[in-house]
Amino acid sequence: MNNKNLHDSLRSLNCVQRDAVLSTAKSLQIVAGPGSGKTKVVTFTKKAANELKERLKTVIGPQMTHLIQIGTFHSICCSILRLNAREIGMEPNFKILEERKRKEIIRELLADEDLPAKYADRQIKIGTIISEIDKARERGENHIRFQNIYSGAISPLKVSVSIFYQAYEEDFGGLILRTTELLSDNKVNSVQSVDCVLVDEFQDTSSAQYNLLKLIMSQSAHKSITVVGDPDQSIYGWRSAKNKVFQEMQDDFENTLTISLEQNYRSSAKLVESASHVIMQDAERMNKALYTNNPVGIPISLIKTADEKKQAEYVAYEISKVVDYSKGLIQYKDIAILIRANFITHQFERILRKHQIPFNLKGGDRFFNRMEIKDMLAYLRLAFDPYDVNSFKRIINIPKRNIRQDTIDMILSLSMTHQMSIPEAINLFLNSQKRSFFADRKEIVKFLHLCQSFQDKIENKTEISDILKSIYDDTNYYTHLRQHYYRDHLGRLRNISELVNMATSKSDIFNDQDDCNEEESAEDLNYTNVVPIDDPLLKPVKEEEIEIPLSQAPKETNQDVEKFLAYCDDCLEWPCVFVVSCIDGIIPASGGDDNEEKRILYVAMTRSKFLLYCISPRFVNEWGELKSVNMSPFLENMSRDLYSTISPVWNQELRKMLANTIKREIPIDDYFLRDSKIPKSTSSQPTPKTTSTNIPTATFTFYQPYSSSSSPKTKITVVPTYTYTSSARQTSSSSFPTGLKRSLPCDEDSGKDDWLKVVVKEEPIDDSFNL
Ligand SMILES: Nc1ncnc2c1ncn2[C@@H]1O[C@H](COP(=O)(O)OP(=O)(O)OP(=O)(O)O)[C@@H](O)[C@H]1O
Repeated sequence: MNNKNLHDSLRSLNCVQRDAVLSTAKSLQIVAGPGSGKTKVVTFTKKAANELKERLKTVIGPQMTHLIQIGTFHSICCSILRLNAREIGMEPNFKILEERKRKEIIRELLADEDLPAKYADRQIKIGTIISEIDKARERGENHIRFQNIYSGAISPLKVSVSIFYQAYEEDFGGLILRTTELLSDNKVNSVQSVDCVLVDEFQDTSSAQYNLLKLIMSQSAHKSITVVGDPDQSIYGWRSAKNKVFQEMQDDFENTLTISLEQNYRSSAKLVESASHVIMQDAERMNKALYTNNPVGIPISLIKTADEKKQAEYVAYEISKVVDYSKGLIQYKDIAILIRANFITHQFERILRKHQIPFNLKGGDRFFNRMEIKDMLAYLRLAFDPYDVNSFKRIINIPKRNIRQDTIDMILSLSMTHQMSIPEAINLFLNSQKRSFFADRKEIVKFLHLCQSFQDKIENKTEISDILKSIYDDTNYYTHLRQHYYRDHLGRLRNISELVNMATSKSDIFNDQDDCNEEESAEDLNYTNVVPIDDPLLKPVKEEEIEIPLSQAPKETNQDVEKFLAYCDDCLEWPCVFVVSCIDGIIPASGGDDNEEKRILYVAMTRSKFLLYCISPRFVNEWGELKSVNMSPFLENMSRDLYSTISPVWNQELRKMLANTIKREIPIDDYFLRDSKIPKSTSSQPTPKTTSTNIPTATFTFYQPYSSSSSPKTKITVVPTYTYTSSARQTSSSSFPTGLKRSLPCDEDSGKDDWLKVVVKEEPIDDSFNL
């Protein structure tokens, strides 16, 4: 970075940010609240490092420069290990196991008779073992430590896991531990030359990663460490990240200097205050302030709707209103709907599509593209249409039945040759087999009975929702989910429950499903963002930061997290945010860590720059039954001036404040009539008339260029309730395009000359949406 660039960049920082960037402390913590410029400061440092890299290349050559590393913990560990693999008995070209491969290995281990049978509980699920191993790794426990800790454990699970952990090979999660092992033996000096370490998103550091950092730092006295993060945004508890890591660092590293970035540049003051109301409830919280010099803003909208469908409809209604009334300040791409649980997205997909509101769904598949939904519907389809070959192919081995491919092929071929339904073909196949006990016979017969029982239900006119429930129960689908998708099996379960809800409410499942195949271009930026609230939203680690070749990178590590990251753009702040389903059971999630749940809501709320809606339905559907729910307790007891229970009321004042907060140009107040000067007495249009009560009226053309929903030219009748010579009296209008009632005060100047100047202003109105 040349001096001028450096100077210019430094000038864009505030004093505290500048202190942070220029600090020479050996151990430095930059603790920064949301929207306080943390990314800006880090980017500054990263940019500096990258530019430094470029300059160094010309001075010390590319080879030496190569020693400067920027990457994730995993990618850096991977390169250290590749360089020194043999020191710890690994091959330098070691492979990192994909999720599928990990499962295969555990499956083999489960079948391995050589493992001590008395320990290895063969009933234990593969997903559970993998999850336990991952958790142990995040805590920094290798298999020896794990065994020591749990040697006297009563839990058969822990004992079994320790056996498998020992026998298990390397994978993505093992990289950190293996690197720690390598460095603790002092066999290699790959990190001795490292002078400075910078850690971003420090609150997400797992115990294993923190131990590694300490080890790196202990290797020489001249090293310095800078960490940047926000303990209030620590939401990775499930992988052993702790918000207390900041305190731990202060204890471990002498003279740690802490610089706090407390000024929020993102949001309005009301928004910062209402989010603070939530985070202050976190009992584990490290005390720190957050303030803003941004405009005061408006209260957040705490809206209660009758149910989840109404919630989605309300959001769609408000989105149209915001886009319309902000007069170009807010477009679809500036709006985000933050959704905590995957199964809730469905309502939004449906309703947004119905209202022709474009949207991008981030962080997961569309509802009908989800595996469990496709499985359920394939069973249903096959029951409706026994000739449906594709559905048969999909579910014949889901849940796993070990039916061989050649058997499946044979059934399909019989069905095709004899133009038979699948059940008929199965029957023919069973009868045509000479050997009465071929390997998969029992399973095929069971499958046939299942299909027939679902078909019978259809013939008996059983409700679709009940058939779906039978499919779920009779196929033992829960066990299948738990076994193969342990980490998110509950979420998937809720998706199935949502499917049952839809069937109960008689929505047209199949039509919806067809709709979902419409591909929407992710490149078109002008889309509403539908984003999961969970961790992925907040951590935009980019794919390119992971230096491991993609073919070697685990496909399903951290599942949704990685999936989201692949689609994530850099935008983690929006002028308008809807946090939906703010109900007890979702935020906080049942069984979640209460303090962490508060942080999740806090992070979601602080994504908004200006408009924030926290919406909670009063009733939700579970397995087709209505259940009463409460608003998230975290939103309760908020100071009355911080929230409103109605939608924001639009007027030019609001637009000005919005524009100032999001740093965009204030739109012209188009409600000033184009021909705002109306001749006082003229026979030409508009024509003031005198009514029987002596109130003059005028009719003129009113132009709304920003409006997308109404025709651009609309006739409006203004009935002033004053005579020409008086000023600033209330007027009223009829036939206003949106159908909303408005008051039309007359401009102060109106009576001063021969011209009547009418200013149309929006005033508080009764919201026409029926919540
Ligand atoms: N000194 C500054 N002057 C003006 N704007 C700033 C300054 N620092 C940051 N901003 C702006 O504030 C907004 C938030 O900054 P940034 O994204 O860096 O915050 P953050 O601390 O990373 O937030 P979070 O932790 O919530 O993701 C950005 O739009 C950024 O451009």
